[in-house]
Amino acid sequence: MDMPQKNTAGLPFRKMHGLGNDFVVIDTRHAPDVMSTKTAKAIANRYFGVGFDQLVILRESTRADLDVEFWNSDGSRADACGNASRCITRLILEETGGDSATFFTGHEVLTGKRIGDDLFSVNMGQPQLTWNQIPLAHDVDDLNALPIEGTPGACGMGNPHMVFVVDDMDAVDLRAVGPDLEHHALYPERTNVEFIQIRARDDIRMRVWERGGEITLACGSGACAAAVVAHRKGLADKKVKMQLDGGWLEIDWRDDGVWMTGPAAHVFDGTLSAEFLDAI
Ligand SMILES: N[C@H](CCC[C@H](N)C(=O)O)C(=O)O
Repeated sequence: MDMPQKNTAGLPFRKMHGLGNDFVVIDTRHAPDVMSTKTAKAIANRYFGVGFDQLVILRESTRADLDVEFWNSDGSRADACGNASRCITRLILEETGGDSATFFTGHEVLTGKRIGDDLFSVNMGQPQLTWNQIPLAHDVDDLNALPIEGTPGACGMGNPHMVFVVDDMDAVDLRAVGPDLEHHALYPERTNVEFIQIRARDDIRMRVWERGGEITLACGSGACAAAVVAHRKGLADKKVKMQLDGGWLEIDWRDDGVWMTGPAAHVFDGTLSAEFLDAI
């Protein structure tokens, strides 16, 4: 008879954040790989677990410095996370002492660099701008004017986004509108939802409702998608500064991809106890 394995060692993790978008990072090169939807949800619980906006699993890679996996707090998976990508860049550069870091997100290999003490840039790759890559449920006339009240734009950054341009951010009740938009029928895999207010061609305010979570202080992939949509709508330059609830990012859509620059920080190192893991 198979006896359940008792976890005696506990599971080390590192807490990090980028603009207050917070992450639990588990390095499976040095810890057992116990991840499942159930485990992710238990660790996500801010009262009984640790709490995170995304869980980041690091693995040995054959194509980059690391393979990474992102999990949302509802236990679903995401193929991109911009703020965590800067944190991963930081971890890799601290480990290798090199100038640039590469990691495979399940979607593509991304490259990151250190720009200042706590400041990192990641090339998030080219946006997905066809309906089936985002993905949408069917083709639409114009990706920048979806047939949804408020005519949002659609863009993929490895994960799906729906971007509304509004005149007054304070008039948006994100908590009221977020869940229905996340589950809109046009997005078969659900979507992250961003609202932006254009203050100048290079200055944008943004708030986000994240797929599989809720309102977060910042969303790096969302900021990239929002900058792309704003530019394609003819409202903004290719290089913009974005103010999110948690702080500022710079987004620069260049020939080789959408570069996102902003801070990445360590918070603390901890261990999930064997008792906690066994109780999941
Ligand atoms: N916080 C992340 C986005 C997580 C995306 C996730 N909510 C999804 O696509 O399901 C970021 O900085 O890009």
